[in-house]
Amino acid sequence: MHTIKKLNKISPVIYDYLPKENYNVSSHLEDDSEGFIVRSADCHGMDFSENTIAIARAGAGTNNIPIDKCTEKGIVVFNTPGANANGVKELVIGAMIAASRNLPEAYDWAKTLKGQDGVAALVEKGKGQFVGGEVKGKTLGVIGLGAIGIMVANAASAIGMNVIGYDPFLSVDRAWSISMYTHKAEKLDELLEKADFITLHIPQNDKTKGFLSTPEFSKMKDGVIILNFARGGLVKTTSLFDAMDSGKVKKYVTDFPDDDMLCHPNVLAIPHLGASTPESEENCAVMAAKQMRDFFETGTIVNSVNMPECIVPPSDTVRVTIIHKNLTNMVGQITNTVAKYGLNIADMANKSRGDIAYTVLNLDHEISQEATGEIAAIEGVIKVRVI
Ligand SMILES: NC(=O)c1ccc[n+]([C@@H]2O[C@H](COP(=O)([O-])OP(=O)(O)OC[C@H]3O[C@@H](n4cnc5c(N)ncnc54)[C@H](O)[C@@H]3O)[C@@H](O)[C@H]2O)c1
Ligand SMILES: O=C(O)[C@H](O)COP(=O)(O)O
Repeated sequence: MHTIKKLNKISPVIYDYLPKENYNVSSHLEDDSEGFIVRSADCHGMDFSENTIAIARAGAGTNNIPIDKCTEKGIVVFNTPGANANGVKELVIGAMIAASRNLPEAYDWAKTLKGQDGVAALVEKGKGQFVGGEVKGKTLGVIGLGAIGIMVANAASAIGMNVIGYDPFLSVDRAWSISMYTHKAEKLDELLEKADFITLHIPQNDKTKGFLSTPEFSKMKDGVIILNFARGGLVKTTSLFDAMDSGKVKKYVTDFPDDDMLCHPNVLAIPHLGASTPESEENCAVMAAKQMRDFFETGTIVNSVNMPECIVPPSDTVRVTIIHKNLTNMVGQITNTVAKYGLNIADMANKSRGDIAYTVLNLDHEISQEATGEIAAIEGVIKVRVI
């Protein structure tokens, strides 16, 4: 029986993919579970036990998971790329229009008319204060052309916006999906200087923290509207406040408000709802559960953020999976050890990613604990598992 601890509320659809006969999936398990399924719960303080082999992030961002620590311990971290992208895209487009048309302020004002005489007439008299521009013909700058950024760019083109995208790491696969109407900026400055709206769709990591700060704000058009449905730390708060107070930034729409922002009149605060739709939650849960099950049962790794991709078909033979450092002669030492115990390798795979590598051996016969212990003792071997 495999144990998988849920660290957040996850769509119950996971039970369809992790059947109860083989998987104990619950939020009440101990922290030495073999797997964890998580959304945004902060895992940085967790000390993972030797038993833990995988963490699945049912979502895109993995900045809540200590990736380096997991890699050192041979724990495979998965995410679910693209599974919630449509949910975010729809909210970004909706929020952009809501901000441009002053809808939040207008909603609040309309409620103040409750109980007054002649509401219809008061509405007509007061509506002028909320006039806001249409987005058609305006320029949207999309920073990060990944699963979400591309969908936002394409949807914005479809409603008549000019779109400028910036992503120096754009993958070839992704590039195929970008509408021909998206102009690709070679430099961030070009986007900052031309955009009426700027939307962020990049991960938060050591390189992107404070991605928008004073130098970037200073290059933007006066009255720009910024949308942040990526992560709060991408925008330097003190610089943002200066830019809002000077009128440079007309509105900041964020899915990641902090205490200071809640009372600022230019901030439209949303409580991290980008992926909170039944559809996105289900898509993420299904993908996370399938990836976890595949890894538990066959050793296949897809959509990992810290380990190489390795797709191995199910097999009737004994399978040994080894996560190890990507060093010279690791495979030689492993196969020599297997040969020393008189075992024949029927098939094998070896994949690497940066400093880390993954070897999968199909053996003709059972492997003893002594033999796996000897493989585990090879310098550079991190985790050995027999399936
Ligand atoms: N609000 C929400 O509920 C919600 C939901 C999903 C994702 N997110 C956030 O949005 C982020 C993006 O999600 P995604 O699914 O599009 O991820 P993704 O991995 O598909 O796309 C990220 C893109 O950012 C690009 N990028 C990385 N560094 C960059 C840089 N310095 N400059 C420009 N581009 C850069 C990458 O090349 C990639 O194309 C996630 O990391 C997560 O933090 C938020
Ligand atoms: O990175 C993500 O996928 C989003 O921020 C969604 O987070 P959530 O699963 O906690 O809603």
